[in-house]
Amino acid sequence: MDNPYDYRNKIHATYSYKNKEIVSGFYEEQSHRVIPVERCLIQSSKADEINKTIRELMKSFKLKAYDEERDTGLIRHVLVKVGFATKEVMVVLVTIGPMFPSKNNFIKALRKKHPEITTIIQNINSKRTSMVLGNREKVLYGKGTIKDTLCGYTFNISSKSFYQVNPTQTEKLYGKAIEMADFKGNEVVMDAYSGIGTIGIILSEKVKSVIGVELNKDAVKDSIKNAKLNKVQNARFYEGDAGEFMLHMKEEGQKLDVVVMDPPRSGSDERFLSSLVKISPKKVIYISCNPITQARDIKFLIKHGYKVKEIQPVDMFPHTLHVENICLLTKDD
Ligand SMILES: C[S@@+](CC[C@H](N)C(=O)[O-])C[C@H]1O[C@@H](n2cnc3c(N)ncnc32)[C@H](O)[C@@H]1O
Repeated sequence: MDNPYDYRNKIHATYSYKNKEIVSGFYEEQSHRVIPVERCLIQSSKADEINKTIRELMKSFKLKAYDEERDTGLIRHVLVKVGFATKEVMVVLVTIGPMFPSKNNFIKALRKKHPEITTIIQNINSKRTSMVLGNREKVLYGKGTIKDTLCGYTFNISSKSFYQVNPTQTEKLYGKAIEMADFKGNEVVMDAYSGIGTIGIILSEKVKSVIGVELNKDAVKDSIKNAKLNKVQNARFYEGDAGEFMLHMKEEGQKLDVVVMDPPRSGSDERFLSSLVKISPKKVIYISCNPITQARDIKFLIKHGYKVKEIQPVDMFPHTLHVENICLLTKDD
């Protein structure tokens, strides 16, 4: 990455106390102790400024941060998402319950200090859990989603949907994946683990049709909206487990020419991979943020007749241990 700073567009801060002062930051590794962070150089500076304001406002509105040991307080986490191209900003206030004293005045004061915030959501997470977001949400201001653009297409992003955290490098990642696929125009392509539909929508102009599958229902709704928003008519997105969906496709005798798969860190599973090898697409583009599970899955594909043709790591997470990796696998007739 040319300028490997300020790149993260999704910033999650946990709220707690240190020396009786409200702090926000990250959990210490393998623990729930919060390390206060005022500025993190790899994430959008806008989010650090917003968190500073929220800490100050909490003090003046006498709102408490959550105390995990005593199970008391109000604000557990704040999630900020920034559309780098559109400059739209989403703030998600994660609270322990639905009550939010002085909510309207708090929101007003936050927006006054940060007019760049385009939507504010209250997410309710009452469980004793490491998960940041709970199931219930109330939109307190704006539309409840933000937009961003990637490779000339516009995408709606909701609070719970996955969206790549480094948009600058994502354009390079998708560009390289599309180059590796070397589409001729008549392919039926599967976008497996499709998130909000970014990959499928961006490559749709180069192929006959796209079938996307994604487990998170909010992300699927976003992808359907995103296809419409970009006037893409040859891409369909379905909600479901990718493995089950693939098995179903195999049983129905459906054909696929290319599979682009981008599973979570845990990788894919045998149900998906064994159905894939039976459907037998000529090309598989496997994008992964975890080379360990990717290598495991690639071994399975090699065992079933695929060959690795090209591998290209992408610097998606500078200054961290993580790397994104694209692998092109092909199968001869
Ligand atoms: C690394 S993200 C990739 C999303 C998208 N391709 C992109 O580039 O933004 C992985 C996605 O897989 C979804 N997912 C996780 N488990 C799944 C499953 N079993 N079946 C389908 N989708 C799943 C997640 O919700 C997430 O949206």
